[in-house]
Amino acid sequence: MEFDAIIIGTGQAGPSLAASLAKNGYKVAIIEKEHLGGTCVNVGCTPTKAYVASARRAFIAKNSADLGIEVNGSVAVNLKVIKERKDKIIADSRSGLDNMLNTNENITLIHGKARFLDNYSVEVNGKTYEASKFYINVGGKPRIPEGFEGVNYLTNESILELEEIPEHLIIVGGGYIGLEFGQMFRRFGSKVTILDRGDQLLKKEDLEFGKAIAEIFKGEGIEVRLNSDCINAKKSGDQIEVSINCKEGSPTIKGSHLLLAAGRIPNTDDLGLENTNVNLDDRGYIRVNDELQTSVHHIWALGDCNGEGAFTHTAYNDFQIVNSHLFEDKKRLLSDRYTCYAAFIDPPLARVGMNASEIGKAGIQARVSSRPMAKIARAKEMGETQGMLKIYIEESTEKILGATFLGTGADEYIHTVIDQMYAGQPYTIIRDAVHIHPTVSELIPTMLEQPREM
Ligand SMILES: Cc1cc2nc3c(=O)[nH]c(=O)nc-3n(C[C@H](O)[C@H](O)[C@H](O)COP(=O)(O)OP(=O)(O)OC[C@H]3O[C@@H](n4cnc5c(N)ncnc54)[C@H](O)[C@@H]3O)c2cc1C
Ligand SMILES: NC(=O)c1ccc[n+]([C@@H]2O[C@H](COP(=O)([O-])OP(=O)(O)OC[C@H]3O[C@@H](n4cnc5c(N)ncnc54)[C@H](O)[C@@H]3O)[C@@H](O)[C@H]2O)c1
Repeated sequence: MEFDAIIIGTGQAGPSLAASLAKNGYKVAIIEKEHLGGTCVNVGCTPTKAYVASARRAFIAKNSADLGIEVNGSVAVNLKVIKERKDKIIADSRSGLDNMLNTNENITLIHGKARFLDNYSVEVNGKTYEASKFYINVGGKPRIPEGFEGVNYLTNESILELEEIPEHLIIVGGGYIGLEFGQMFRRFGSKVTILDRGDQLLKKEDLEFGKAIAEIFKGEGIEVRLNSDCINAKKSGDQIEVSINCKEGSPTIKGSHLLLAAGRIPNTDDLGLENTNVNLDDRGYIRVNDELQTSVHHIWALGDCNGEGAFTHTAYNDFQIVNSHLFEDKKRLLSDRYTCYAAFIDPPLARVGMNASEIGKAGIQARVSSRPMAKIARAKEMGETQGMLKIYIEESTEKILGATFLGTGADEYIHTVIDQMYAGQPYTIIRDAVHIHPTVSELIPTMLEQPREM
């Protein structure tokens, strides 16, 4: 065989795996059809969190009079500069990866789109490459609902190329992407309308969190329309008109720009997998076992394309799982991973493990500890009292089942709970820990003093 291993995609798992395989003497090819670094680096986490930071600065500049800070004169948002800063951060990341992949004598970087010809070969730019092992790390792309093809819609990719702030941004989808872009562009100065067909924002969270976020967004002047199924869109002069199936509100809405944030689908539809024995599920995700091996013993699938996580940290952990079975103690397994993530709205929502509705559905006897941010000294001092913290504890084991935190800094102190869950210890360990004053996390031991019935 020409290569010991071929990796398809340079997202969050591929490059680290290439480096590890190469270090262990494998001859590796890594194939990328677009930009090195994949979604997170180019059109996902990195650019959006850079924009979120600019949006927060704008918001603080405009909204600090209650803390005694007055801005005399207007606060201007320069999207061109914001974009240039983002482009620079991305370029630095890409060039680091380029350097890493191009200077390793055991790694061959191939630019082009890979397609499987059979279980042992792929074709790129008309050339065939063979290997004894394959690692698929192809990620995903935005789902474009039918009915929107005829208009000049934006996705998470094209919206990051804008240099002028949209006058009125309509967003289809109230998930992570819709909310992060919605709040950010509102803070940049756009009028923003978020439409979702469901009855709450962030449908995977408990209703009370969806409701709290809707209130926070409305407070910033964002229009949130729920139970609003967006059917199609058409051009109307220089505007875009979206038709909505809804019981309340107008059945049409016009705006200057339309962002489709209606979910993501895996990049498995044009990978030639029909020429292999790799099994997909009915949504196109590659089926994998606990070690991320597909139905073909020498092909593995990592990251968003296996449907087992949709985050950078889960894609990277997929690399760690595969690497553990290749070169380490073989102890890492997919089933050992707790779901955890944050929506980087302001205040952020952070989540680990189960929430109340999942615990209810599973019939687990549990108790809950909770605290509104308004009762936390540090939040009051900061003038950022929106949100609440909730931790769920299994009655029989006293172990933490999960937590949802909505509040300033929640994306950081959720790790107190995450680490405790991985330690496999009862909640009483955090309850009896001494945390630093004044922090939000100092209230986590206090709130755990008296868990109550759910
Ligand atoms: C707007 C947005 C914001 C996000 N924010 C966060 C966040 O804050 N935190 C977080 O954890 N996650 C976030 N995510 C999710 C995160 O970006 C993804 O989960 C992560 O990038 C998945 O990594 P991956 O390795 O599976 O694939 P990707 O990063 O998508 O990489 C796959 C690569 O494979 C390449 N490829 C695909 N098909 C082929 C082919 N046939 N041949 C060759 N190359 C191919 C692609 O070009 C791409 O470069 C965000 C996503 C979006 C869209
Ligand atoms: N902070 C983060 O970690 C982060 C940030 C952004 C994206 N992501 C990743 O990207 C993925 C996709 O995010 P997303 O927000 O696009 O998807 P999502 O599935 O989270 O939300 C899509 C929303 O669109 C709604 N919707 C779909 N079609 C509709 C229609 N025709 N009319 C009205 N509403 C409609 C759905 O009801 C749903 O609430 C996430 O799963 C996540 O993994 C992560």
